[in-house]
Formats: sequence, structure tokens, C-alpha cells
Amino acid sequence: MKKALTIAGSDSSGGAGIQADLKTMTMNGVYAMSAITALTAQNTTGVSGIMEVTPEFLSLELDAVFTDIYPDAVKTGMVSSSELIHTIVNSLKKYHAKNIVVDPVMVATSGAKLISDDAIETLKKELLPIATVITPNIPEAEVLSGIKINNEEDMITAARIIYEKYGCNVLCKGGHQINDANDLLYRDGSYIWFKGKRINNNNTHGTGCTLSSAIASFLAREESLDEAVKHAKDYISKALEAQLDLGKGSGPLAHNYVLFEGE
Ligand SMILES: Nc1ncnc2c1ncn2[C@@H]1O[C@H](COP(=O)(O)OP(=O)(O)O)[C@@H](O)[C@H]1O
Ligand SMILES: Cc1ncc(COP(=O)(O)O)c(N)n1
Repeated sequence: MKKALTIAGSDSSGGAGIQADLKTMTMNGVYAMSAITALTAQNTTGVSGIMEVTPEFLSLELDAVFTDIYPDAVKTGMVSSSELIHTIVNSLKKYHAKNIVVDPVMVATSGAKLISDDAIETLKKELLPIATVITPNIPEAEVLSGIKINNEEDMITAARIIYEKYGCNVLCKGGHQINDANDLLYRDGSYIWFKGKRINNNNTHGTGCTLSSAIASFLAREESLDEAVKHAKDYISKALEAQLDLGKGSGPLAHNYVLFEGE
């Protein structure tokens, strides 16, 4: 069986972060492992606390995984400080990690800031250049490219700027667009659209985490990047279409949508 690792924060409500990643990887046929960067006290309405692990402890977690069950793909999510990003980059280089999917998590769907300003600089300088693909949403792509995104032309321009500046493939996600949910993959100097109809569902807590871990799962299973993104997009669409509705705010996705019958 292929194996995948998520390096991310824990979400006590189970909708985003490590918990979303483990569910997604399991549902998509890979063995799932985790290295936790921080605990969050969080539910569908917001984040009430964050407790980071120390860089030393994160390094031990990564050593434990890489020296025993070597992952075929790695996904990174919430990493809030520069020190933790350094630790991750050192370990990924030391163990020659492959298929690295970086979700540059900055702000939770509920509005909480999940990364410090200096960590954004470290992310750009150190983590993006070693990524196979990065998966910014529109606000994150604006921060990374330095341009305002108002339409699909702007998504292409922003993705190209990021690709040229940091040397990584870029999937600019369209979940924050007004009309459609079209995602743009800029890879190896050209681009391709992954078109999606906007599904009428406000329960989108964890959509970004889910998409990036689904891509990591399919890369672990030796799919090409284009195939992996297509299959990940199919997965997120089905999980949204199931219309699970839990909690008082923006609720989590139905990962076990095959079993879910709308109760
Ligand atoms: N209402 C929706 N209908 C269909 N797809 C959606 C919807 N909202 C988000 N998506 C998809 O979910 C994935 C995550 O996108 P997005 O919401 O932009 O990321 P993030 O959670 O990081 O803000 C993308 O593939 C996007 O197209
Ligand atoms: C621990 C953690 N990591 C990431 C997110 C972002 O979630 P989303 O996928 O909704 O942008 C989150 N809310 N909590």
C-alpha cells in the first residue's frame, strides 16, 4: 500500500487540518500518517486557542515517520512560525521527500489568522521552492503574487508570477470566486483549468485541507499531477454535494459520502 504524510495543525472539530487530511487520505486508498505542528481549539464558528509544538518536537515526529514508514507523498498545511517551517524544510531535504504538496494556509474559513507575518516570508523563501505543487486559494495567491485577483485572467497572471518567482507548480483554487468553482493549475510553464460547478453549500470548513491531501494521496499512487488534481477535484465535489450540515457555523465535509444518507 502507498503511504502519505500530513504535516499540519490539529482541528478539535475534526473538519480541517490533520483530521480532514487523515480522513481524505484513508478514503483515497493510502496509508495516512501525521506530524502535528500545533493544536487548535476550534469549531465551526472559530478558533479559540492555538498551542504550537516546539521545533525540536516536530523534528522528532518527522524523524520517527521518515526512518520507519517512508511516505510516498507529503502534504503540509498550517505551519504558523518561521522556526517550524525551517524544521520541516530541513527534514524534507534530509530525507529526500518526494511529491511535496504545500497548502499555504494563512486564514481559516472562519476568519482566524493561522500564520505569522515573518513565517509567510520563510514559507516563500524556503518551503515553496521545494514543493511539487502549492495550492493557494485566491486571497493566499494575492499575498504570494503581490497582485489583486478579480477574475480568471488575474488567476492565470498570479499563478504565473508565483511559478516564476518560486519555481513551484501552482494550483490556484477558485472556491472564493463569485460564480464558478474553477481551479487553475499552472505547471511546467503552461496552464490547465479544472472546471467545477459551484455547489450551493456553505459548509466549506476544511475544503482546502481536503483538496491538498487528496492530491497528495493520488500523487502517492503514482498518478501524474494533472490526473491527481482531477481526481482530487472530483472527491471534493462529491464531499460537498452530500450536503452534510453540522455545527453552528461553516460545517465540515462528508468524507464518507458513500455511507451518508442526509441525516
Ligand atoms: N461551493 C463550492 N462548490 C464547488 N466547489 C467548491 C466550493 N467551494 C470550494 N470549492 C472547491 O474546493 C476546493 C478548495 O477551494 P477553496 O475554498 O478556494 O480553498 P480554501 O479552503 O483553502 O479557502 C477547490 O477545489 C474549490 O474549487
Ligand atoms: C488546523 C487548521 N488547519 C487549516 C485550517 C484551514 O481550513 P480550510 O481548509 O477551511 O481553509 C484550519 N481551519 N485549521
